[in-house]
Amino acid sequence: MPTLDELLKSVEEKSLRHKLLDPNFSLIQLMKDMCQCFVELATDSSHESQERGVISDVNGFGSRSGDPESCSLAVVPRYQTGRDELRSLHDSNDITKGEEVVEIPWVNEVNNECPPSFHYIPGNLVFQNAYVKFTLSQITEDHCCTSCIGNCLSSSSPCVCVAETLYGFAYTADGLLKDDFLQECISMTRDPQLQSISSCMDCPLERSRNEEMLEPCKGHLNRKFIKECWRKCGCHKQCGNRVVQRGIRRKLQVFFTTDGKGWGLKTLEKLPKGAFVCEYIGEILTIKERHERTMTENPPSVLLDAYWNLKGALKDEEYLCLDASFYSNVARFINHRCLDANLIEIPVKIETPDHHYYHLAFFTTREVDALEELTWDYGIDFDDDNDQPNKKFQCKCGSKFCRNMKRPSRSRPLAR
Ligand SMILES: C[S@@+](CC[C@H](N)C(=O)[O-])C[C@H]1O[C@@H](n2cnc3c(N)ncnc32)[C@H](O)[C@@H]1O
Repeated sequence: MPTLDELLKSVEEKSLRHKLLDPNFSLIQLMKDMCQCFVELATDSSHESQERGVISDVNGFGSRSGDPESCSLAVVPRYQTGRDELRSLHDSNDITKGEEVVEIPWVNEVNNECPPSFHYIPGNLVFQNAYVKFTLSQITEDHCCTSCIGNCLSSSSPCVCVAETLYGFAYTADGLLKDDFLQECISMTRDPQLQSISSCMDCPLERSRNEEMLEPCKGHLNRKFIKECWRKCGCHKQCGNRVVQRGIRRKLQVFFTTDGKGWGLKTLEKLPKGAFVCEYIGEILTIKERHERTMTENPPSVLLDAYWNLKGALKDEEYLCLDASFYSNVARFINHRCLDANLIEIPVKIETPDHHYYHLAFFTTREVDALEELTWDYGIDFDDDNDQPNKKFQCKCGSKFCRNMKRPSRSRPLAR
């Protein structure tokens, strides 16, 4: 057997016989050179970055800067979400993301804006300190109709829940608000002569201003409220005295307004007078928490103040409001209209007999045509500089009763 050296020598001589080569040429050197090149190529950073750059570019995130870090997957530059990509993140078929029984689409035929981002929730959630307690033991026989069967509205005499509404039945068999009940709610809200306003002894709004000399309470509107039957009642789930708790059933659409109000909410179907549309949903905050947020966030909040006068001074954690800035439902898109809005908010007690927590439900004040924008009167006092800063906007409601245009004819001089 020839040795490896003999073999290599023989091959080199054959090669030298026919080709012109470096006299120092050797196969062993050739093989060593190949190994050397391989090691150099394998450790050459610029070569490495080019290889990875090609892979990255396929995905559109690549960098050819030569900086090894810049082409690592961990440091891919943050993908800049463009309008089209953002649009695809929002489901334009259903802004509720499946949280409601019905789908609620959104459209923007005015510009490229997408709806603001927020967490869609179909029911209120306590942020932190608000005292909202639902316990079965707290709901006594005075607060629910345990002996009822079937539909409370078919009974000749009002059940315990219906009686608590202080008006007899609030709903018709079709699930609409009874006309006289609705009319009274509208008058009590719109007509200063009929408004019942009470002041609290120790108004949390004044206290939250942290001023040395507190002003007296500006007063809070006493409202009529609805008491719905609930789970401790004996009636059927389809009882006619359960409307708001069934959630949104109407065909609605979030749309970008053409008159400079930003996003709005419209109905896609004709709505009869007294129809439930949706609740105002948000985080339940105490007034103290709201004040802390207002200093930084400016949230659009609604006070749950209809009963603040009722039991004398409440504890801090019982003075509540709803903040729709971060968690809310479609009600966050309902724009303001002075006085003659087509929606009215009515307090509804469902699962707790406590007056400090209740639901705020929107009902139509009149028949509303399909494609009409839905509006409610925020109750802003445009003349009061101390009114909530988030409510300060140049009103474009278009109503002939607009309080922002026709000063000083204000009809709802309430702190809200
Ligand atoms: C609860 S949000 C309603 C939805 C809002 N348009 C949006 O784009 O998200 C309240 C804000 O809408 C605007 N807005 C509501 N009603 C308005 C009106 N009548 N005139 C002008 N702006 C209005 C104001 O900017 C107000 O602060």
